[in-house]
Amino acid sequence: MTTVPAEINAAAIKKSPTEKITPMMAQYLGIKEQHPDMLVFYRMGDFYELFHEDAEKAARILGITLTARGSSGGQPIKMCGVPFHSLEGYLAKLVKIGESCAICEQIGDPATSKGPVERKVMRVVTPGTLTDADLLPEKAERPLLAMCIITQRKVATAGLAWLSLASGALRLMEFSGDVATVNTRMLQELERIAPAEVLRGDNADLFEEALTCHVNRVPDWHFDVVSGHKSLLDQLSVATLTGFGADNLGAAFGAAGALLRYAQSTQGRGLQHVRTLTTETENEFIGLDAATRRNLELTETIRGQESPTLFSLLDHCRTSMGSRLLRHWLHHARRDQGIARARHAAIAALGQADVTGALSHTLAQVPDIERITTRIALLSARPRDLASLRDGLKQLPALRHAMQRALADGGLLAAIHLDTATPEACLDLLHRAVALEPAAMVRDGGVFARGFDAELDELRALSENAGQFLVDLETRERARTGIANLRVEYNKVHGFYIEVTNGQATKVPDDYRRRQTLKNCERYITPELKAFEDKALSAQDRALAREKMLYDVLLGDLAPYIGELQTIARALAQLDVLVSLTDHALRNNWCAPQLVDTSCVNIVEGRHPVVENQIERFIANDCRFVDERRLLLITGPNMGGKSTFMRQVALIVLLAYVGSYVPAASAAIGPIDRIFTRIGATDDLAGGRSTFMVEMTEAAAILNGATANSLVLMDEIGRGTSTFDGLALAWAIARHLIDTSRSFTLFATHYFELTQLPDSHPTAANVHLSAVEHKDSIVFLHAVQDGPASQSYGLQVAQLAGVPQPVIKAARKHLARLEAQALDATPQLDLFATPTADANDDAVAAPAAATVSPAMRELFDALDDLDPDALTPREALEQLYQLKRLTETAQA
Ligand SMILES: Nc1ncnc2c1ncn2[C@@H]1O[C@H](COP(=O)(O)OP(=O)(O)OP(=O)(O)O)[C@@H](O)[C@H]1O
Repeated sequence: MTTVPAEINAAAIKKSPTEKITPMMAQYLGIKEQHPDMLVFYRMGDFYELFHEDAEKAARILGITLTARGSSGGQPIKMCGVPFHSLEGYLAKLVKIGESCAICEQIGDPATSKGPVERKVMRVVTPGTLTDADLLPEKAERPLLAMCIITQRKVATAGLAWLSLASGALRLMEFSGDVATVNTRMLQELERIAPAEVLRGDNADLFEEALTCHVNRVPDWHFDVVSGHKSLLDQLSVATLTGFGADNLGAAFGAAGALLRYAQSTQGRGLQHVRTLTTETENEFIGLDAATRRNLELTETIRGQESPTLFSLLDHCRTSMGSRLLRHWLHHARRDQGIARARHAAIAALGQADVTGALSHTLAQVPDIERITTRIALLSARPRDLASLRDGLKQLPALRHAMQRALADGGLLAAIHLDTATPEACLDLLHRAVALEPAAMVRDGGVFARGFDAELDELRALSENAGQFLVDLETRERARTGIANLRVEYNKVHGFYIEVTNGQATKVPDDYRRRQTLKNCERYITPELKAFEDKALSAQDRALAREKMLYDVLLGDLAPYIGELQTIARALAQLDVLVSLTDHALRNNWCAPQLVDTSCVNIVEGRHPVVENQIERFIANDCRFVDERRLLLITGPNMGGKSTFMRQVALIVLLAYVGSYVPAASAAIGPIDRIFTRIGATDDLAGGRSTFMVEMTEAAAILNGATANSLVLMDEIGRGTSTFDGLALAWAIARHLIDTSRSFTLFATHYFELTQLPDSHPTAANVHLSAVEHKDSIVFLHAVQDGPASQSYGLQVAQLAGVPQPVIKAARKHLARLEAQALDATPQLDLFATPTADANDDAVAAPAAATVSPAMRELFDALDDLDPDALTPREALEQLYQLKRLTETAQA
């Protein structure tokens, strides 16, 4: 929180000695000086006003009217404003596009203030430090990340610290290497973490152009390693970080220090809900680079839409906590098979016990306990947060009861069962304190339940009993004065009064004092009514003030339960995801994958999880990789299903490690460290890279990073350049993957020449997607079969796509010509023939470099000389024997 020190006001005034600045403007300028990079919302009565450049910017972004008032330095002061009750909507719009805002409230009492009312910045809203329900997406995190790179003798160490303020999850990571490697890795980690806001040192030499989120520069000394380490110890109230596996970090401490300092300053208070730390290690997760996350459409389609994606398909979660956790799991599959196995076992148990319906039903009544807990910790929880927390906690016994049938000894469900015990003391406090349906805001009153606070009840009784008192008074006064139509009334401006019509004025007693004269009547007050008014009105005010005070105390009293509530929230989120995955597995006939120690991927009757839900009849396909079968060359017509098949294999492998069941009849999967994909061709115009450049950059990352435990998907590599260059590159890349990386690779290609690779490289095999021609058209069978495809059906597919007939005809003619030329130049026979020299000899193994032997030439000449129409049957038979001999010589 920022108060405006008097000296800053004075400084602002001193700045322009010749110019008169109003005291209020001086106050504003002082506040603005402390928040130069933010839009300052300055509270004036029922409005928040913005001035000068802030006003111009906000008016433009929010589409509100820009006005001008008074003058400052001879120029009119530009300003615009928003009503206080609609602030949240405007803030949401601003933070969505990366703006930060400082909300400055009136904290002084206007009645007693000399000069402008005292004001303070009570809240700073930045894209990465949101905790308000209105500003946050329900199903996604918006982390704040700080990065720090320390370079010593050409070795760079990158430290990352990131915090989801809304949940309190704090994570650290550190990695080192040469500068280029560290930068590449950093980009990958940023893709994975997807921060909403990044903090970096003022002078740090970090790439910024690659960041799409809001970047904040803070002084370099905020990243000091020693003080960062101390901040962490203080934050977590521990003497050592050994228990968090964070003993020997350096740069990450620096990042954590800057992160905590910034997060605290935006909240204006300590972060009492940040109580634990996770240190992520380099090899903890199955590596997915940015391209792979996109290509597999995990949480966003390639076109950037929210569905259909793996997440949109699987998210049957009934709580936002569950949805957020599922999203996290999909992006953070662990290499540790034990974790996935525990989830598989939990899904099996939930399915067998047939309890998903009951659990879903109850989970639907659970609110976002995780975020409510955070708001309790930050003292920003609203009354209705507390009421829904109370109602949500009441569901715990029902959830535990339903889980009971699925509990085995130990295991994940048992742990969840243990963690979801009702926090009795906390629930009791909420029950006693919070009204059944409290008002939205504390300032409206009516937040506390009856019986919670005797003084509040008394004050409420005073104002509530007013009605009866007034009825009694009216009866008494009518009797005393004999004025039958006398009325006792109340309005906000004039308070209580007795109204007498003009015709009865003579009957008014002496103790009546005139309060107001209207056209047809007079309004009076009596000493008795005045005394009552003072009591009733002050009782109402005092009741409101008491509720405010009690609310602050209540939030303080709930603080000790934060840890317990966080544990419950985490357990509920896990339960919700597991129920959601079980539900999907049951409804779609998915199976439990086997995670094994031997190096293999053996999927029987696999399906694509998303596509199988979009079409009527999906053809299931097997995929078998073992030590001696590591690269599958996939050929087949366009639209045949190559990409679908490749993606489905990757998704099944990923799902198995996420801990989900998979769309297959069975699946056995060995250790996997990374999944790489090189699919589709997109220009990166913004990044200044052509289609081919993107393709080769992605290929380079794969060739440099893939290991024998990696799964690699290569779709039509090389098609972005000329045929021969493309073919040569595709061929060399495939060979590298077979010989050097030894990864499990699905390699789809339209270069039929590559289908001879298995002849020279036994760990490669051909498979193809089949199709049959029907009249002039083509029917795709979508079945993966052994061996290479016989043809590509490109023209038939073009015809299907509606390319005009004359174009198809012309293409057909041209194709015939090309094929004839190709046969003349490099007989097709040779392309597919077994190489005659050492298979590893590049010159021979490369298809484009094939040569024709003299014996072959003799064979072709003999064939050329033949005129079948001129031969008698006997001569034909002789020629046949002759050709057979020539063939044998050629093969020898
Ligand atoms: N196994 C399958 N069963 C049923 N339909 C399928 C199957 N696989 C793919 N399809 C259907 O075929 C369409 C084309 O599939 P896909 O994009 O995988 O073909 P492709 O061979 O990669 O084509 P291209 O070479 O043109 O990229 C899909 O959109 C889907 O509707």
